[in-house]
Amino acid sequence: MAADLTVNGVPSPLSAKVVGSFAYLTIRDRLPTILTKVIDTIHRTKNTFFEEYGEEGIQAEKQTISLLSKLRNEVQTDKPLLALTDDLQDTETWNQYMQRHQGLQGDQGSVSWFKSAWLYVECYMYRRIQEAVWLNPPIRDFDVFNEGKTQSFFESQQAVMALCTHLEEINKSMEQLSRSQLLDNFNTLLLVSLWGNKCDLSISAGQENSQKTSPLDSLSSLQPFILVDDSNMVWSTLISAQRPGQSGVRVDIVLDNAGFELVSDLVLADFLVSSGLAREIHFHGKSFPWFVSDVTVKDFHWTIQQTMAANHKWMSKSGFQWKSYMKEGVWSYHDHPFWTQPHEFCDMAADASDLYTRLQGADLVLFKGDLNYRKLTGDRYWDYTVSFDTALRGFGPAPLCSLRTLKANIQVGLQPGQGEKLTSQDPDWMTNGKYAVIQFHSPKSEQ
Ligand SMILES: O=P(O)(O)OC[C@H]1O[C@](O)(CO)[C@@H](O)[C@@H]1O
Ligand SMILES: [Mn+2]
Repeated sequence: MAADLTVNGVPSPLSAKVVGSFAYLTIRDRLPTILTKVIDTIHRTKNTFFEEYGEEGIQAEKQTISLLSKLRNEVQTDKPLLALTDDLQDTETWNQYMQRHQGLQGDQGSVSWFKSAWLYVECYMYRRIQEAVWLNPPIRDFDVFNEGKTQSFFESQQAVMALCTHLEEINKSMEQLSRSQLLDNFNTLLLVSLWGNKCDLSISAGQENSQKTSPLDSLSSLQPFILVDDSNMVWSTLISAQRPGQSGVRVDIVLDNAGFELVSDLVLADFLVSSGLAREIHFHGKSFPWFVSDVTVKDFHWTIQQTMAANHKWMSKSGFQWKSYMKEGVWSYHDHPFWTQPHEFCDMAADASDLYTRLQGADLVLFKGDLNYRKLTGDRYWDYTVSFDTALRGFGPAPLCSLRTLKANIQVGLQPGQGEKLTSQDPDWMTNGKYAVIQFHSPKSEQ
């Protein structure tokens, strides 16, 4: 992939200024579609707002829709990005970030939708949705994406049941498993969590996109679509981090989407604990509705609750187990404003040092999904063969692994010729969600 500009060896960020690029099509088509759906959702909830808040609820609905329609117009006409006007804890950070980008753009005009970094402006859109809702207190806590997320969970019921049944079978025979059987089970559940990332609602602009069949049946046929597979390094990291006399290590999972993907992450986390490989799991989620389907604290607890309430023996057993892991503190949920900011992760140590320090306490950090991959690599025009380590630009609080299906045109760490071959076979390979990577980095391997 050709970088249009490289400064000190670092290519420029992807941007919608490249007409016809995926970033361009996202800003031109997908973001306005997402905004239209949000407006429609708020409109359809009007009666509920009225029942709960009376006339004030109706006013809030009107005001929010008017702010969002204005936002859609700003996107479509490539207006300059505006400073945020609310009083949330991250408002100042966002406004400073805008100044920073303005500085980087120099005399090339204002920071705007089609001219600036795609990662930045796309994140900014979700923060503006949050602003629009927040500025209207009666409906402040309304999650404009909730409907889609719950629907996607219910549509994947068969797959969830199959997965929980599989988990029960493993847990039943856990004591008798040999090391290699343990490894096989680990690999299977890692793959389910990887492919669970196909089920996001942002790439489809909110169209349903759930897991309908058993996720376990398709794993071997999906194997050729894994472009980089570092799963053996993930396993050896887990094994070598074990300490005598201590049961297991700490694994952090930086979550992505609610629905089937979240269940696949919870099942992996359950296995890590019940096998004794991990003693503690820290989940990291978003503090407000983000990229259509990302997990918020409400989604997290709701999913556990729904799993418990299921009319299926092994599904509900799993739900109860997860609830007790949470209660005992074996599992914990954390959010941090940094996850809903536009920064590339190489900025984390400087811009969110508390979060960086927290991640340093993990023995392994799993980053789920495409957006996390974009942030890990800075969403830049790297050549395909640049190493993952190089693209991380010093980010490495702990050994880490990205589990990602490809939905944005950024990819590093490929073999020479691999990217070109894929382009000739399947021109949309970077964005059609058919391919995946398991990419590992350890800060130790750099010393
Ligand atoms: O849920 P995921 O895997 O992060 O995917 C979301 C992706 O979809 C997109 O919206 C596609 O443009 C990306 O911005 C984002 O990277
Ligand atoms: Mn997502």
